[in-house]
Amino acid sequence: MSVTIGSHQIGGTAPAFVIAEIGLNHNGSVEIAKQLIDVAADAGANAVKFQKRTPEISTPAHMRDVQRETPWGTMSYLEYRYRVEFDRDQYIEIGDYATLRGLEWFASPWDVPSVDFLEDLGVRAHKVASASLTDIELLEALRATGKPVILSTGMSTMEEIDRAVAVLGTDKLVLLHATSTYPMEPNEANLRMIPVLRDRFPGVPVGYSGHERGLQISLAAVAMGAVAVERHITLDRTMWGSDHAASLEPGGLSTLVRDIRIIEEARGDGVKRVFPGEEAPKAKLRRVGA
Ligand SMILES: C=C(OP(=O)(O)O)C(=O)O
Repeated sequence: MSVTIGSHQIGGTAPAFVIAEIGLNHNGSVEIAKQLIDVAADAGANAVKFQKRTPEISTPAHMRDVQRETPWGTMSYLEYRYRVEFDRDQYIEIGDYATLRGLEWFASPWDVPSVDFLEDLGVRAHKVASASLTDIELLEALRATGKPVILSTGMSTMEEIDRAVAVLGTDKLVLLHATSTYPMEPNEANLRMIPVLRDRFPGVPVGYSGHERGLQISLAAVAMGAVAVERHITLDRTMWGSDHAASLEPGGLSTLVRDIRIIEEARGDGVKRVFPGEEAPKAKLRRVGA
């Protein structure tokens, strides 16, 4: 089964859907967001993704007053959350720019008003961050939109995933295996969860959302059949902000997309055949009658 987002199929025999997660790596700047959209388009990614919050709802109570050093001075975590949110006009500007560059764009809403905000902008899909997988009110609001939903499964138990899938339904659902450590070490990748999720939710396309350094683990996920890959992107890994270090820079994203396409071609169809290119070596090397 596959899920359609705009002109893209996710799942079945379609090429892996590559999502460049801008998240908050624009640091509140529309100009940086546009540069990151350029990076995603130039690399051949299929979509860019943002994170949309209503800070007074989505910021956990115990985090709100925590003081934080930021490029804009010392401020509470709540103030920082406001500082990096885009308003409606800014979303229209970056959404239009993504469309102009041939990319799908969508976001992970972190609370119900953010679902309404994104719906009003006419997004074609929604993403659920791993942190929101147990937010049943949010999942119900997303189900009610009737749009495709991409659900990340980091920091979750299988029972929690079962509950989330039951709320969202399976007809327009894409699951992403994820481990929510930043950056993620290889021993926590557990890529064998990709076939496990595929078997547990038959017909639901399963992809991978990565927070590791480098490319190997995301590429291995594609070799294991991931139908979508999401990676954070940044202009520069040393920029200020919590997600930059576990993000790909422009060259890394280009290499990722290039190598994903090579791996997809190399996976083949599993039907044993003698390829035309093998005929000459066969004639030369195989003893007749052996
Ligand atoms: C944090 C997010 O996703 P993930 O859990 O896949 O990293 C997100 O989509 O905002």
